[in-house]
Amino acid sequence: LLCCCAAPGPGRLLAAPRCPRRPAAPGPKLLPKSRPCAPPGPPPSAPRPPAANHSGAPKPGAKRLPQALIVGVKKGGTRAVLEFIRVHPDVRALGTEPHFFDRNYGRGLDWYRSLMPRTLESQITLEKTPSYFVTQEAPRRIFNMSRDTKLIVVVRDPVTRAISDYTQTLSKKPDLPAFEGLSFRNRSLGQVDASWNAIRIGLYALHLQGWLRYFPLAQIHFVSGERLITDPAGEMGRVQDFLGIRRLITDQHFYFNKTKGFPCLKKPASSLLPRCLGKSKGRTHVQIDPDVIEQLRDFYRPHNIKFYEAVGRDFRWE
Ligand SMILES: Nc1ncnc2c1ncn2[C@@H]1O[C@H](COP(=O)(O)OS(=O)(=O)O)[C@@H](OP(=O)(O)O)[C@H]1O
Repeated sequence: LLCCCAAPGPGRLLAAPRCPRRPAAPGPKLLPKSRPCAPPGPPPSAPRPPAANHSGAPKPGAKRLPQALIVGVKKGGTRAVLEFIRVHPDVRALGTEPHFFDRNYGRGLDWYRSLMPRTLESQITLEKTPSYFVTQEAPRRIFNMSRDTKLIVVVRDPVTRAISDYTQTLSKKPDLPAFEGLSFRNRSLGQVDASWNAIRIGLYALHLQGWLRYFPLAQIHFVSGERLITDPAGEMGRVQDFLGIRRLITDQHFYFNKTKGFPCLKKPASSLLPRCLGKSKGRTHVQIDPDVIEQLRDFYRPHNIKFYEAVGRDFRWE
């Protein structure tokens, strides 16, 4: 037995047996729970047997389909949640976005599984692809993989989210028209262009309806993108509860990096890896006309209220 009994410090934690899975504890449910309505597809085939490593010894664990997914939202803080949760010894995550349930579905579940990290039976396999949340076919496809899949959605004030999204696109396409122009069909009449993706993604209540046709609300966990920045340990505590794993990621794992302006993971002594997210996370946003921001707030208000009622949590996006 190589393991020691010391309390785990920050950084990658010591592997330990997982506590029994608890059902998630969502807030009050203001929408009826809708039970899955589509018949499940063929059961996913068995995990791959261990492969051999360089020395010929079998690698531990097997590649398995994910039991949990971070399905959205784009620019919500999904990378932060993934990087924070993968510190947990009971979680193994794919570092890249496989886009299986939107762009790559035709490649099949065996292809999807082959991308996954190897896990022990006690570990949860996780991946994140933020575009799933707004992909119409994604809930049905995920349900067909497994009706037990746990879903995590990181949500953020839709106005800030849209500006963040636009700022990212502008960094790749500098000749993009102004945000103010793209946001409206008719600005003087206050008609917002909800067909523009940057606006449409923020209609959370609308997208959620598609998920509730297949998954009960208790199987979907919402992370506040704002609180993830001000209280990462608190939000990650709830994520761990939802996943049914021990609360090992605590405030001891984070520090506020003044240069970055965001919380970062504390480095374990043995690691040289930077533990803040990369430059594309936490960009300075493009300045937007305050009147436009006000118009967008008015536009989103009723949608936000619907969303708060649906999930039983007020995210206070005002
Ligand atoms: N700890 C920490 N460090 C850096 N950034 C953080 C962190 N927590 C949340 N965020 C916010 O995450 C926003 C990017 O969201 P995503 O990772 O979901 O973006 S993406 O959809 O994968 O492109 C990113 O958005 P922008 O600030 O607009 O760049 C951040 O505000």
